[in-house]
Amino acid sequence: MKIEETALAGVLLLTMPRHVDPRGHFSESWSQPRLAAAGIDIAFVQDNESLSRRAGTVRGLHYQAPPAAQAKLVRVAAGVIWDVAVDIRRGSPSFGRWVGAELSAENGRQMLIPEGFLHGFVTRAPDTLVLYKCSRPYAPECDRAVRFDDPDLGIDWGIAPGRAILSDKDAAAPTLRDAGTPFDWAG
Ligand SMILES: Cc1cn([C@H]2C[C@H](O)[C@@H](COP(=O)(O)OP(=O)(O)O[C@H]3O[C@H](C)C(=O)[C@H](O)[C@H]3O)O2)c(=O)[nH]c1=O
Repeated sequence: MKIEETALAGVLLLTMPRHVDPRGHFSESWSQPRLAAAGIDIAFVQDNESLSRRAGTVRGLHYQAPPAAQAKLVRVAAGVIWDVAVDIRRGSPSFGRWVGAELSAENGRQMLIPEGFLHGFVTRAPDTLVLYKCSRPYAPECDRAVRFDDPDLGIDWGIAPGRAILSDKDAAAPTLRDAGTPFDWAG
């Protein structure tokens, strides 16, 4: 397993070994013992999948507030995304900073996003299927959103903001400045 650090401590890019043969490939897309052996010991409890029909679909920026805060492990089963995580832990040296990476069915890269971070992605291909593990179950009462084009965050999505395909919820999301954050940096 390849582990790449990012500019945000705790946000990692993981690539699992692929066994390629003339039929295609096989990969253990997730192994709790393999991750634990690498010091990544997160008990995931829920698998999510989202299918986005059109390129340019933006889902996010989302998080669940405590006591339902989620760590996530994101991968792409079909298509391509630009995956983004934003540190929103009050007092963190990287508060308000973001990292992005291209995850695709082709490159097999996964992004590990700890609690205390916003998560969002934009699809770069039609019919993109995103699969991700969550460390706590869905809690609608704790579900929060921050606008993807928040000027204070300055995220480069690679698309013109006006061309993003958004849910009504995401189109109406507040800025981080207006929404605030429930997370404090643990140091
Ligand atoms: C997240 C979630 C949603 N739902 C239901 C609620 C709605 O009826 C429907 C669509 O939900 P939503 O529009 O919030 O889905 P996305 O916009 O893809 O949200 C996700 O996108 C970003 C990228 C994330 O990281 C979050 O996991 C998640 O917020 O699924 C559930 O039943 N369980 C769930 O865990």
